[in-house]
This record gives sequence, structure tokens and C-alpha cells, in this order.
Amino acid sequence: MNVLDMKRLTKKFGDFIAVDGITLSVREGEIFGFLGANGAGKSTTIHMIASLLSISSGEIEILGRNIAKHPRFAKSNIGIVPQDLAIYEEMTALENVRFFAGLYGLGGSELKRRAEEALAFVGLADKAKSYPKHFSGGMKRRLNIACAIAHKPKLIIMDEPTVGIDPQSRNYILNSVRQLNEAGCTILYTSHYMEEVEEICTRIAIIDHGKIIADGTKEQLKAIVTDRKEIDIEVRGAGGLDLAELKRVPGVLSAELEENVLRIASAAEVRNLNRILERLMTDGVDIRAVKAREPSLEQVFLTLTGRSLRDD
Ligand SMILES: Nc1ncnc2c1ncn2[C@@H]1O[C@H](COP(=O)(O)OP(=O)(O)OP(=O)(O)O)[C@@H](O)[C@H]1O
Repeated sequence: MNVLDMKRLTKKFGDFIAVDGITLSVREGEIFGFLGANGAGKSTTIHMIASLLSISSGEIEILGRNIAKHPRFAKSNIGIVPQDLAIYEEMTALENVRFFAGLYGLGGSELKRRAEEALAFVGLADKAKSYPKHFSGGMKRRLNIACAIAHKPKLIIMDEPTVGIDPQSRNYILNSVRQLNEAGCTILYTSHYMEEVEEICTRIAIIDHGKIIADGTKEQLKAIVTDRKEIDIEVRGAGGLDLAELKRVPGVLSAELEENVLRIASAAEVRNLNRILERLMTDGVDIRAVKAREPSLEQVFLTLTGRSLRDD
């Protein structure tokens, strides 16, 4: 079953098309990675799913129901962790969670119980009566997550939840994502941190200039760049190495020496490892280890868009 369906979804700001006809489905149980550079259209898409922004054209369905026709159903089944923190500094942590869970439609004793559970889930039970103005950035993010999950939504949307926080809070958040997923939540996770998406997501879509340019599992995306192979050769005594000669070996696309590792990219179809190793031995280089390197999502992104994802 699909938890989320976007059909030809488009958002225009005046003449500018920020989201350009996206058609994409997220299935139940997935941790779906929504990957794109700054300004690619991730937040705009998410804001339309969460009904925080109007749609210019196209449709969004949550669990098969159109969100424009079933706004209450959509609201009760979606939890959004926004990029900009949405918490009130003058309310305690618990009051914040209760406030947001109330907005999502919870009430009475259930609201109280679920708010306490959500706060405990993010490791802030002992801070229930504290004011978030005293919290670290990571704690505020965790509180933000508690606010989005107390009503037990089917779909949790996280918009860059690890931007600007310490590594410990980052790990905490990534583990929370896994646990929420194991507990039955479907997650839409946006990020421009490639490693995170690679680590936790089961399927990934890459968005660029408002369009989906690729989607699939990590393996499927990486298959896009299998026309090249990457080889790392650990070496010693590379003083006599002639890189220019090495680059002349048929199939070699690039060769760089970084400390003791020689990084070589080569056309996948050319069998040239013997020639490369012979070349190194001729130059008197001591070969310690040879490893094939898996293509990274960064390379996939680079191949598809011609630029690097990270600009920070
Ligand atoms: N209210 C608006 N009016 C005009 N243009 C907008 C508006 N909101 C977003 N945009 C533009 O739409 C494009 C997509 O922005 P969006 O915030 O969705 O990108 P993003 O992928 O989420 O990037 P980031 O990671 O920086 O948030 C950008 O060029 C942005 O400048």
C-alpha cells in the first residue's frame, strides 16, 4: 500500500517553477530519502504534503485519499518535523508536545499519555518541565520530533532534521528514525547529507531544479554509474611514480595520489588492472593492497547533475 502518492505535483511562485510535475509514491514501511541540493525544491514539496503551502497543480494522496478532499484525515496521519524549529520557548517541553499533539487532533487523557510517551521516546522525559530556551540545538530538535510523533501518524516527514547539530544528537535522531520505522511508521526523510541518506534510507529519490531525476534503491541508483570503476591502491615508496604515464594506461580516466593511497578511476569495460600494476612496479612503487571502491551516492548525483550536492 502507498502511504503517499504525488501526481504531477507542481508549485509555481510567480513565473518560477519550484516543483515541476513530480510523480512519486512512498510505500508503507519505507524510510524514503528525498535528496537534493539547497534550493532543489525539497521543502516546497514537503510543505505542500503537509498542507502548509497551496498546490499550483497536480494531486497529493495520503493512504489513497486526496488531501484537498480529506484534510482532517491527512492531518491526523501526517507528522512533520520542519527544518526551522517549531517550538515555543515560553512553554515547557511537555506543554509543547501537548500543544502540537492537540493541533493534530488528540485530546483528553490520551493526549496526556501520548505526549509523555513521545517525550520519553526522544530521551527528554526528565526535561518535561524544563523550558526549551535552556536546551542545546540537538535537544530542541528532539523535542521537535516528539511534537510531530505524539499523535502516532502513519507518515512522518522530516525536513533536514540533523542540520547544525552535534554528532551525538545526530546519532540519536538517526536511531529514532529507525525505531519509529520499526514501530510501523513510514518516513519521508529529506537531507542534503548523502551519507545519512545512504545509511538509513531504503529507497531514494533525487530532486534537482524541482524535478525527480532518479529514484530507486541505493543499489539501483549506484548501477547508474557502473560505467566506471574506482580502484584504491595502497602504496609505499611512491617517489618514482609517474602519474602522467599511469594516466596513459588504456581505460584509466583519472589517477591521484593521496598520502599513501593511489585513487584510480577507470572505464568499467576495460580490463587493465595488470597494466596498472605493471606500471607501478616499473616505477619502483611498493604495492600493499588493492581495493575496488563502491560508487557513492555523491558520484551518482555528480553524474546526473554535473555538480556536487554538498555546498557546505
Ligand atoms: N515563497 C517563495 N517565493 C519564491 N520562491 C520561493 C519561495 N519558497 C521557495 N522558493 C524557491 O523555490 C526553490 C526551492 O526551494 P526549497 O526551499 O523547496 O528548496 P530545498 O530543496 O528545500 O532547499 P533547502 O535545503 O535550502 O531548504 C528555491 O529556488 C527557492 O528560492
